[in-house]
Amino acid sequence: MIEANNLSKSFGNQLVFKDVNFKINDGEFISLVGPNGSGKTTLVKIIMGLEKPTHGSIKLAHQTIGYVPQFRNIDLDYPLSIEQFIRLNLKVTFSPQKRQDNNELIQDILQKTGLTNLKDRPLGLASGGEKQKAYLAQALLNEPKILILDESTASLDVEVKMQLMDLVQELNQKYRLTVIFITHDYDLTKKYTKRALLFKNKTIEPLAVKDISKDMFGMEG
Ligand SMILES: Nc1ncnc2c1ncn2[C@@H]1O[C@H](COP(=O)(O)OP(=O)(O)OP(=O)(O)O)[C@@H](O)[C@H]1O
Repeated sequence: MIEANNLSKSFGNQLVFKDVNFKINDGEFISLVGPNGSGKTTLVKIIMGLEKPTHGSIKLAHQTIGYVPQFRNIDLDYPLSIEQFIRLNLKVTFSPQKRQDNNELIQDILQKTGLTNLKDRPLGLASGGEKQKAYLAQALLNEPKILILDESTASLDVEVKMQLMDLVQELNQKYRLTVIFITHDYDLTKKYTKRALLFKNKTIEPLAVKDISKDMFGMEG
């Protein structure tokens, strides 16, 4: 479980959020919604230990976190295949047993993410959805308990977005992976998550997704 107690964060004299309290349960699929600049990425950085709270605390058991970034374009002549790209997150080892274990882990993750038949494709020539699956596969390599999707579907077309989200939903359900989905997408929030943390007016409010409306995704004004 992730638990925020009276959590506040400022950068200099700019307050991002103040006195926030919420819980995220193990195995939950939760979205973080709110306007640009409302603090979603900042909260995720605090959860990942990359930023410190200004006041209050965030509690979480010691567990591995996987992070899937927003789609980035990759040059056509990027030199690595999909499998080689995923392997970048592996520790280099010269132990035959560990190499064998790593190979099994990679094959398992390729299979879970539907990339087995595409593993030798140069990443630069992969489609947007395939690239995003490769990022997901790389994030799964350390067998995380928490997966953070940082607007990972933003520049994909609708059908490909759904495929990626279906895959994440399957991982969430089969392996009880906690999924934290930062998004500006109303439809995906409604379809895939049951609860949201709404970032608004320098606070963060837990909400049932049925109470979410489109205007909550708007620009900070
Ligand atoms: N390292 C930093 N130093 C100073 N200000 C920062 C820093 N990181 C974030 N901020 C500011 O904190 C506020 C919250 O930013 P954050 O990136 O968390 O918002 P967000 O909700 O993720 O936005 P978006 O939806 O646009 O990605 C913004 O005003 C941003 O400029």
